[in-house]
Amino acid sequence: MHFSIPPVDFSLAQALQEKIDNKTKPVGSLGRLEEIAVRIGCIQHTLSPQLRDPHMLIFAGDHGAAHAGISAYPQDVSWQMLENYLKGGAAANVFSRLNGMTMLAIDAGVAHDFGPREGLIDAKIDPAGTRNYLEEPAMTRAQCLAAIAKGAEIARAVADRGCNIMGVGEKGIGNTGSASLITHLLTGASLDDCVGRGTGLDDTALAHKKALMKQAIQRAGLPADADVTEILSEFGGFEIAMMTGALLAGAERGMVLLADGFIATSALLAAHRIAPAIGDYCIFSHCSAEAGHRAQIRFLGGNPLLDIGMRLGEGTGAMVAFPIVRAAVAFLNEMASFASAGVSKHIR
Ligand SMILES: O=C(O)c1ccc[n+]([C@@H]2O[C@H](COP(=O)([O-])O)[C@@H](O)[C@H]2O)c1
Ligand SMILES: Cc1cc2nc[nH]c2cc1C
Repeated sequence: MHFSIPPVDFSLAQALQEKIDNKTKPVGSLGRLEEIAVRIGCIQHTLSPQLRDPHMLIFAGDHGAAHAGISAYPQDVSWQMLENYLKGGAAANVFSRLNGMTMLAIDAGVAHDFGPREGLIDAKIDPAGTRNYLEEPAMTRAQCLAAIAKGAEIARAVADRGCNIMGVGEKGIGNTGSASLITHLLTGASLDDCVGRGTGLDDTALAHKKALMKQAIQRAGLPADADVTEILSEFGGFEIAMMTGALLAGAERGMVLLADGFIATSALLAAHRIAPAIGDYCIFSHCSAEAGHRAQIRFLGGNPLLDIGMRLGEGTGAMVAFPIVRAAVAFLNEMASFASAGVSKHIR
């Protein structure tokens, strides 16, 4: 596993800000749109960046631990929701259609036989989903590496089509548990702060989930310096490992990356541990209502665009924030300057 991700060269930032300050508007008045425009200009190393063929990659996987009562919903919802995607009826379908993003649905290891299906990418690492990390590692190291490689392969294929802005999202009953364990180990935040209500656990069920997560950490007994593949193998979902590979390959290809919710950001944490420069390529779309997302974003030094109580997953936060990103690039390219419009620049 090797990814070569150079830090973004921010040497154009000043020239981009000068271009922005010459637009027909008071200095600074487009707020964070200006910051996004500068970042994207630097990622693409141009004063006139373009967003081409935006993609959302939605990875789905099942979790052996789901049967232990860590989710408000039964595991079957994972495959049933994939069927819903294939019919175009999920929130992710609606928002990706609305905003002109291509959505790919990828089966990373859902415990269901879909057969060959148009519109579904079969990338199953294990047809039964992961093992129960309360009792044994969720996957083997070989499976973890295969999942990372598969996610990277899919993102590279998307880049080859000309896409230069991509988000990853997910679907998998129980996957907030995995994301909590990964977040705890990669950020050092307390387990208590990383475990949340997911799909909507009540107080009693949340207390039970926290006890189980503690048990999982004790069972694995990872050393303090455990590497990221060990952590993902112990606790990961296949969809989390695949998102990790997709994000790494996306940054390697110089894509703008849209970070989504709690589970997708756990994959970003893993990618960041492998290649810290990936953070330069990211735009943090939203802060999920899931406990622990804020700590993840703080650890990564992000500043989410939206904080509107969403906690659905499926890439929906990134999809809802995408028009803001598009607006940033559009104003940079299309707004008149003071000189071209003949508007007085200086305050009297
Ligand atoms: O993206 C988020 O921040 C988010 C927060 C809570 C839940 N989810 C979604 O809900 C599922 C996981 O929740 P749970 O309770 O089953 O662990 C999974 O399919 C995620 O897409 C997603
Ligand atoms: C219905 C449903 C849809 C979802 N989408 C992502 N996670 C989900 C969880 C549930 C329960």
